[in-house]
Amino acid sequence: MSHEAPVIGLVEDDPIMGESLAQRLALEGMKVRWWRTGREAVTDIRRTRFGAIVCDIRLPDLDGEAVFREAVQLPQAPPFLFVTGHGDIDQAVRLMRSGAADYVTKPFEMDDFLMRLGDLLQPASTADAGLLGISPAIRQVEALLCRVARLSSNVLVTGETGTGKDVAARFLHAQSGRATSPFVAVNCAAIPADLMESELFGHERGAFTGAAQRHLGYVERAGEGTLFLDEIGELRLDLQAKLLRLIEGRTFQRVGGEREIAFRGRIVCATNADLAQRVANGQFREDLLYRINVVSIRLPPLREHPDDIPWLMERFFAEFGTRPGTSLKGIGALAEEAALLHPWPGNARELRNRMERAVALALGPWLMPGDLFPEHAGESNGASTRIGSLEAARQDAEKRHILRALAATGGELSAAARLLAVGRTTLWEKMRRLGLSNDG
Ligand SMILES: Nc1ncnc2c1ncn2[C@@H]1O[C@H](COP(=O)(O)OP(=O)(O)OP(=O)(O)O)[C@@H](O)[C@H]1O
Repeated sequence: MSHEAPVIGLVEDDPIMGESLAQRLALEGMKVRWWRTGREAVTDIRRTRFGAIVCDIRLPDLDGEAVFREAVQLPQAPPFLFVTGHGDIDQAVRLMRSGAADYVTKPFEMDDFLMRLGDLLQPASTADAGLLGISPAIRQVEALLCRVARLSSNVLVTGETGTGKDVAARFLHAQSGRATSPFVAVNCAAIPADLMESELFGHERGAFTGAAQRHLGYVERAGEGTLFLDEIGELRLDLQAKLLRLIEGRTFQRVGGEREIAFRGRIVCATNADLAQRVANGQFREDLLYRINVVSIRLPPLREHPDDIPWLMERFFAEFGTRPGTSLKGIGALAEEAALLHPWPGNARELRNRMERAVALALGPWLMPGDLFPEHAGESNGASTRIGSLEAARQDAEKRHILRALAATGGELSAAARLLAVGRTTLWEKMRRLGLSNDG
């Protein structure tokens, strides 16, 4: 990690407020880039890497929300700390639901502000926690991934299609000591069988007709990083034998080469197939299964953790809802309800695809059930046939809102309680009652 002072972007049109924040941040040893307008900020955020952005909501041109929505589209979007007036709290809460890191309300204590900003500048390992979801089931998966990340053991990620196995493997890599080395993903089902060996292990010049140059395979390109073998169940039996040798001997040969080359990377495999069944059918080597399956992590299907549906919707809305030409304000409550009733056979991928299409085609200001499920448009709403009690609906809504607050505060109970405007004990009690605490 770099030890240079972090660069903080400050979006503030008030000269007095801007001057005092800029001076104080500089005194604390940070570099500050100060913009008076949203447009200047957006242009600069695209060009430079910032440790965090401190952003006023009311600006003379674009408002802070527009700046944020532009920034979250960048591959390494900086965390946003919003500075709001009392009248903007609803908007600040909505922004946090869309992934903003924190907000302070004017007038604020400078020490409190600096503490919150300091939290955002922590190394990625802690700041990234909570990336996969907010439900207890996914937090458990995440905790396991974080624990395993520190080891070198081979990991097998299992789960139905679209559950996020690739996302989980990247998360594991990012949390590991290998994060600065490559993450090399190979889809074993997508590469033609006759090319697979040379794609995996590389080849020497002249190894076969057409091999005009030496070619480095995925295994070699992974270096000391992570080699992610997706859909491992599709690997041909002869290549399974070669992979076994790679794992056991930690060496490999390029096709047509004589030299043994050392392998220092880590192997993570993924499958949505039942590998034990494939072993029984003679399609998968049992010894290889034992080797790749030292630690096995199952990603649950989305229907088993519906608490993540609204969270994922917000995430995808932040990704797609801000493209030029869309004037959507947000996700309507009915769309959220309809999504909660859908079984999601394609899991997070289906949700992402539906959100992308819905955002592109929606006509109104709020995303509606018909935008998400056009195939059901005109049918009577499934929700009306399954009406639960008012109390159950209230509890559901309360539970989802608490989970969002906890996600927004990285699981920090006191901060979540502040956000929800209840006492810490009240929040704790509610979490126990709603089955959200581990010891409840
Ligand atoms: N936790 C998540 N947060 C955000 N996006 C997610 C999450 N999980 C999955 N996705 C998105 O859903 C899509 C499918 O995810 P991914 O490719 O990781 O699934 P998979 O289980 O590897 O699928 P397959 O079995 O088909 O290979 C991707 O576009 C991914 O970005």
